[in-house]
Amino acid sequence: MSKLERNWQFAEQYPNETEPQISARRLSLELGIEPVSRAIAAQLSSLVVLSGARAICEIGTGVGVSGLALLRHAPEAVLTSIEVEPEHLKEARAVFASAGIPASHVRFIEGNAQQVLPRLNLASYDLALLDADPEHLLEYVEYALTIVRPGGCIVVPGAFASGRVSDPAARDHRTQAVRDLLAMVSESAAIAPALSPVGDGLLILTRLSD
Ligand SMILES: C[S@@+](CC[C@H](N)C(=O)[O-])C[C@H]1O[C@@H](n2cnc3c(N)ncnc32)[C@H](O)[C@@H]1O
Repeated sequence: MSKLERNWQFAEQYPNETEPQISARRLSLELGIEPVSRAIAAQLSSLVVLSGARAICEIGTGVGVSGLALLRHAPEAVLTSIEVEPEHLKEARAVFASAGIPASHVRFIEGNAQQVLPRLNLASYDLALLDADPEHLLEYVEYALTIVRPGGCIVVPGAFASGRVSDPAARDHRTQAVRDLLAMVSESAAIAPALSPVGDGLLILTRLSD
């Protein structure tokens, strides 16, 4: 194992998680739903506190691993979480209830993000997490830029597309979608992008003031 790989593994194993997070992560893996990694979960928890986010939107509830992380240190925040699979949402509701998160702090929306996102209020979220359906990532980022307020941010895990983004031989649709997004945001005067090697790559896009 190289030094870089050891550092990465150390960072992934470093954060402590709460009992509800540990149980949700276990359930997620049992059901074959890939949760955000431990280090990404910790980044999400910190980002919410750092940015003072109160209104948070998430695409891809899964069973709630990322949602628990987003609300971990933000008892005042309200999470709107969009999920297309009713079975995942059913599990997520139970996970949030057993974690003691008041129902008033989570709004679950069952549906395809492509249909749901355009119905959300403009410029009314402080942070949006995009963790679903990577083939439509560019479209989700474009919508997310409209629902996030200036100064707010969009967070995209999986920005290395399982390590393929940096491999010039990889030309599949998902990898290309991430490359297109990275190119688009690096050229945009309206976005401050930051790409971190945590997990499978974490892209943070801050919407700059108009
Ligand atoms: C990678 S998992 C999300 C994991 C979750 N964020 C976590 O960390 O626990 C992706 C989820 O997105 C959902 N999904 C896939 N396509 C979707 C779409 N078009 N709209 C909404 N949800 C979608 C899947 O059913 C799955 O539950």
